Amino acid sequence: MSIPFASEKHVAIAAVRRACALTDSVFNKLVKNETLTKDDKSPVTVGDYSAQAVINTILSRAFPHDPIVGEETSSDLRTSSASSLRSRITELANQALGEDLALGEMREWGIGPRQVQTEEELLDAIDRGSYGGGRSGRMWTLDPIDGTKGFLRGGQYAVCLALIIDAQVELGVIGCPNLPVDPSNPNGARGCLFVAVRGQGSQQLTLSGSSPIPLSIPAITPSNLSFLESVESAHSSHSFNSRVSKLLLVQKPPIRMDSQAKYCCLARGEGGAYLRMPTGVGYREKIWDHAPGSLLVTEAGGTITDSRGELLDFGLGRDLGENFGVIAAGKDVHDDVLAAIKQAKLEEHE
Ligand SMILES: Nc1ncnc2c1ncn2[C@@H]1O[C@H](COP(=O)(O)O)[C@@H](OP(=O)(O)O)[C@H]1O
Ligand SMILES: [Mg+2]
Ligand SMILES: [Mg+2]
Ligand SMILES: [Mg+2]
Repeated sequence: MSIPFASEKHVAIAAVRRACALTDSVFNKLVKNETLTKDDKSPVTVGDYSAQAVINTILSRAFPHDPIVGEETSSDLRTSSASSLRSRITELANQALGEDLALGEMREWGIGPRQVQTEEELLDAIDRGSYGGGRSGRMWTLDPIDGTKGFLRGGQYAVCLALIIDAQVELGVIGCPNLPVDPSNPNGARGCLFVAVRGQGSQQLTLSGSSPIPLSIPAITPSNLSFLESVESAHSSHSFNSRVSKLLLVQKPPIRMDSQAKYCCLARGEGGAYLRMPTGVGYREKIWDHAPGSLLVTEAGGTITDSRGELLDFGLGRDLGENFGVIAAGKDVHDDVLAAIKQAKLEEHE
């Protein structure tokens, strides 16, 4: 019998690897007019657009019937003033798609030398990510650059892809071009790839292609935690986390990092808990910001819920629904963290 999701895993790894090579090459050459501001005031770069074009091109060749819930759309690129952005995206995407085939990759996926997509085909590929999501069926969710602000700062960012079937995450692949391969050697080699398949565990590889290392979250006592949290205080409440850490007698300072690299670090034993509490009312978390990371954590033996202890629901559409935060931690400390959050919320209302 074949291993479940083996071909999806191969395709997803190839797509994320190629997109990471692209974003990595973009960073050093990014110029000011290659970044736009979206309607919600968040930044998007030629890197985000071309990475989504590359991954969607590969997915639609390999699995033509699978819909994709992707973060970006091409509408801002179709205006007359965006012609140089369009050319740059076309150049970058074709470069990434046209790289030589690596072991296990297939020309049928639209990759390899002399595979050329037109500008129009690439814009259409970006828009194949416009699916609305939902409770039933098979779909991919893609964040071509998660942590765009981190990417622009030269910090952490992640290329994130997940396969969801009937609202359950079955496969998650996350590429982190700037993440040190060995956490005990922060100045050593960078470029990690994380892969999780439901029921098959979580693994770390390198983007350059090393053999997989299985991941598991080690046991930790609450006072030894060091909370993983966003760099951006507008994305999750730093002050709430600091109150929770006081209640748990946490000694170590938080580890601030952009993107789902936080889930990756948690899965390989760093920090012990990731807290993402809402900063105000109204913002709804997006499924592409959590789908692959959540599977990586649970397959490494951890637990992920909202701050009330409810499981995240990936079947509500493009968003996760009303925002009660996201709490990921090792199994043994997750309850303690939830109890401290409950206490901190009570104190907040006193
Ligand atoms: N007010 C808000 N609250 C929570 N998350 C937000 C937010 N505004 C934007 N985000 C999300 O935060 C993500 C980055 O997370 P982090 O802070 O962990 O690096 C962004 O992903 P993108 O960078 O892909 O747009 C974006 O989707
Ligand atoms: Mg964004
Ligand atoms: Mg994101
Ligand atoms: Mg993004």
